[in-house]
Amino acid sequence: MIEFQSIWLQTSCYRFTVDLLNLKELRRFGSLHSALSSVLGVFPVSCIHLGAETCRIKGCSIPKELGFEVIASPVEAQVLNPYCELGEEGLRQILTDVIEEVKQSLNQDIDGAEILHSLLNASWLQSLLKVYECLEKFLRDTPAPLLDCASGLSFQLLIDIRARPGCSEEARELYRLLRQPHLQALLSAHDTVAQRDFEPVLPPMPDDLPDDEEATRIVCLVKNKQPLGATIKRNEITGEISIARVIHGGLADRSGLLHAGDRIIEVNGFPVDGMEPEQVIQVVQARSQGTIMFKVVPITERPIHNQTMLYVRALVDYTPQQDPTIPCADAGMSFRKGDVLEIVDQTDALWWQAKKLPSNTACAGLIPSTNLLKRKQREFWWSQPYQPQTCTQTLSTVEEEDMMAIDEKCVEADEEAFESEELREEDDFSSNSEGIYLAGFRCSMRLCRRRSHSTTQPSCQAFCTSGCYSALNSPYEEVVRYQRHPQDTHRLIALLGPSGVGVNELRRRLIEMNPNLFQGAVPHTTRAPKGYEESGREYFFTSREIFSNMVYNNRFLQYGEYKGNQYGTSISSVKDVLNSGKICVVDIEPNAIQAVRTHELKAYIIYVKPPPLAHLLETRQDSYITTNYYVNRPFKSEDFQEMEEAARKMESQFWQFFDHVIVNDELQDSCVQLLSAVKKAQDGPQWVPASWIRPSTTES
Ligand SMILES: Nc1ncnc2c1ncn2[C@@H]1O[C@H](COP(=O)(O)OP(=O)(O)OP(=O)(O)O)[C@@H](O)[C@H]1O
Repeated sequence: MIEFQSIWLQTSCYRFTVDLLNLKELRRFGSLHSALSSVLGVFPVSCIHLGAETCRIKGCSIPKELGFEVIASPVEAQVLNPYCELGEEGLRQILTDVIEEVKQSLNQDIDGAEILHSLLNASWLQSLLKVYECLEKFLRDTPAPLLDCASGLSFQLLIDIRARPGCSEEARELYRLLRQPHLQALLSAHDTVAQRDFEPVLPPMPDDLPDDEEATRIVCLVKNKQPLGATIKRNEITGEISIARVIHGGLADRSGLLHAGDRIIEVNGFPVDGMEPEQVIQVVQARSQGTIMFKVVPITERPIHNQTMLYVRALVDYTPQQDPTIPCADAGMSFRKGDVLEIVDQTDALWWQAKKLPSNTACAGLIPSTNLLKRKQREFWWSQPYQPQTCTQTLSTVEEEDMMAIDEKCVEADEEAFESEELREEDDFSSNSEGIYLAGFRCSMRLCRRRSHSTTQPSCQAFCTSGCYSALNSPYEEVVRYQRHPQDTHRLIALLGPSGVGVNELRRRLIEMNPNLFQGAVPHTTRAPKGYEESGREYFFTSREIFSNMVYNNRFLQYGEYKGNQYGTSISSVKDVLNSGKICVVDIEPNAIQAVRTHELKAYIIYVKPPPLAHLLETRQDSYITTNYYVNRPFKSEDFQEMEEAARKMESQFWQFFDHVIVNDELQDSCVQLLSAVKKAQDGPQWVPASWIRPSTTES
């Protein structure tokens, strides 16, 4: 189907609009601007605007092959106001032109182009320009109000219409319109402007002010549904009430009249000295509408804080309503693991102010500072029953024990059929599909882990040290916005999910889709090569000594033992793929998360989540699972339950590290989602740990 679009051409004194046929065709000729300029070169085209109107240009024959044509021929060149070259919509047209230009820069990796584009595209900016243009127009026309009490007139009209029996449909519609609160508010605003009634009416100054009275300030805030956005505290010795903090972007903050440290003397005429803070709040809340009047003694020296913008990823969950220590639960902000927070105020050592991104609210919320959260975690940790006191226990080992438990159950269930369907040695980890060597398949440790990651394995400790990222260490991770430069190596794509969910299937399909772009990492093994295998293609065949040495030197992302042989994915084989210009796709176990989240690999972690049980039963009817002992046996309902249980555990411990989540329901859909996630990972801007971009900062 042909899409119709139109274009305005803005010259210094004429404006044309051209209907385009199939805009995509036109794009072949580069930018819209240059294509049209070349066609309509006779006119100095200064501005092009995509709009919805039709247009006609006479006598301009545009070659058909350009993909667009002029619909009709009568001349409709409109002479614009010579005093205002840009026309009434001039600014908006310039903006549209600039947006179009900036859009071209989006793919050219120009720093800040994306931010600029979203800023220029913001609907508020468009509205603001409309307002500006209206104001400009009226400034020239200098309009004067016809009457200064439009509200009164409207009110009178309402009464009259109501009083008339059997009035017309038009009158009833007018009645409905005039009763709209927005229209009434508009008329009221009109009257305020017409009457030039701009100043707030302040209460008169008392005559009998003593000479030594402290300088006070009367602050009137108009109350709406928003909270005041300030917390108060009481000095236990003097009984004085003062403002403890002003919430960034809240009502008090936006007024610019109340500040932390200001002493409150009166609220709505009530002296508050000696009151409990709760009583003061009651006085404030007693008046649900209208103005609240504060009499305050302003703080003499307001501390100057140079706030630096800080963005963090939350590595823990927080709910203010469950925190008895928060100064004001209503001012608190809850967050979940993985949320990105913009810290807007760190002046208080214990309570920061933050916004959750993406944020459409101006008002920040209170969150515990890093130090406070660590303290809370320590207290919580000490209050728990005894556990071995290494942080490796908190995540890595516990997680592995859980996984072990799942597998033990699996073995019990399968024991009967064990002999007949035993997993053969040949069914190990690599595969060759239509000449494409998918190195790394089944080498993902997903089989190995069941046997090899026992707690007795000595070298496992090496992993735990690098993987010691317990939330106890750092509840927040500083992040920065990062966009990969086209010349940089690709980000590693790491897939992760509970056993059987389809991680390998998705990885295999992705690589097969475009083996010139996607590749797995060639694993190392200590087993002997088979006749057809080549070192460096299916595996790097290596001796036990070298393998142990690599383990000792932390050279593996993950490794394990299977049928007496060692298998491992080395960091260098991942880097080899990345350095060759391809996108390396690996599947990992949770204990390798920290090993891939590095400045060098910049892993983008995609979590493959099982769909609900009913969908699993439906979609996996013809699928087969490979367990420790069986190759390709049909799924049983226990497999699905174990998968769900494993998924729950994985999510509760590692959700904060997932950059993207794919629910593997329909395989085809999941593949499409995976492809677009990978594209986003390589080309789109993302929040990444600050330590990746500023390697001097210690990685947490
Ligand atoms: N969305 C899906 N719909 C139907 N079958 C699927 C889907 N995703 C995967 N499968 C099938 O499920 C089976 C298990 O998938 P796969 O081997 O990829 O799991 P895995 O997550 O790698 O688990 P493990 O590491 O334990 O092998 C395979 O037969 C695969 O074809």
